[in-house]
Amino acid sequence: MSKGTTYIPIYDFSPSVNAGHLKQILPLLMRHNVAANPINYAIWYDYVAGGNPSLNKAVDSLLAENKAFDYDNSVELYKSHICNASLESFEQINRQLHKVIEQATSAINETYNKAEETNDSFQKKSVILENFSASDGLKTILEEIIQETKALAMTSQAMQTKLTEANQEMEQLRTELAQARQIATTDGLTGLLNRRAFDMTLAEIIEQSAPDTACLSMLDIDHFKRINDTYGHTIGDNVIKYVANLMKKHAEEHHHVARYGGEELAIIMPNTSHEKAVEISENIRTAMAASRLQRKNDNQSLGKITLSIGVARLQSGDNPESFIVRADNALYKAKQSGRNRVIHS
Ligand SMILES: Nc1nc2c(ncn2[C@@H]2O[C@H](COP(=O)(O)OP(=O)(O)OP(=O)(O)O)[C@@H](O)[C@H]2O)c(=O)[nH]1
Repeated sequence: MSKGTTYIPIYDFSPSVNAGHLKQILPLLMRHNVAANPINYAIWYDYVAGGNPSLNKAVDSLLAENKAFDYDNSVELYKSHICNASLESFEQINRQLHKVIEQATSAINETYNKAEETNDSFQKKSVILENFSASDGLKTILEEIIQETKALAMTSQAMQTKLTEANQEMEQLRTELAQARQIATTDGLTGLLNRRAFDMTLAEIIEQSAPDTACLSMLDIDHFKRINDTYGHTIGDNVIKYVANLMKKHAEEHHHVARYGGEELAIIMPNTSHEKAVEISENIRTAMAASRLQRKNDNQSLGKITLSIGVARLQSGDNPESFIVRADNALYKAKQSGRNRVIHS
């Protein structure tokens, strides 16, 4: 299991509502022959609670197709519609907070500028009044006005200080939000985009790109199971990290390098010709084939480790699924035709 950040869904229904859900869930589990384990319970809990339409749709379509609620299907439902749903609400909260911060910051700046202007104007007026010569009665009145003006100037200055502090707190909040977002979209092992961020980025790029102007490269480490079996999981993890760094090094600044899952990695390449995408993929492949990784503690060589890569270009009418399928098919062909190669479709 990779060590990634997990998101705990929030359940804040009252005990009586929960009891009502329980009464509905158990018969459903029995009717559809679903194992009463915690994952399935969470799925069917959300199903009867009805607040997660995408999950209900996915469950209904499994039922319509008479598909079994086996472990794999359940985990997939849980990952896609429960963990990710809470990530989506996190994203939404994050976006709203950003908006609030932007508005508050601009209000603070505006007030700060006004306070500064007022302060300047008070200072100037104080000087004018101090130098003004007049009769005794008038002088007393003017002195009072001078005192009041000075007091106002001080209040205005104190307000400026408070606004500066508030602005600093806003900046801090903004930084913390950016960090939280970074954690939510980053793969813990490699530091690349995680699967969720990959899905979101790919959908965005497809929407913004014309056919033939973007490419997707899917990459898989060859015989990776053998590496794990021979050298252990920790070395396996280090090999994944090495490949991730290689990809970052060869990809261009505007490309999005992601861990698609396990030992499968990907690069989304907007504004990139097919030739360039193939060239970058070839460079990664040859660099890996030329690398000679060694175990740290005894310098034992891990032997030649190679990569298979499938490249697809964006076509008109593509959606994320069709785009991924084409790149994945090319990757599959690279595996089938001997591995350690780049195949493009
Ligand atoms: N160390 C480590 N291993 C992982 C991770 N994720 C998946 N794996 C392992 O990656 C291996 C993938 O093996 P397979 O899909 O059978 O393929 P392969 O051995 O790479 O062979 P080909 O892809 O056919 O070349 C499995 O043994 C998984 O347990 C991970 O995060 N770390």
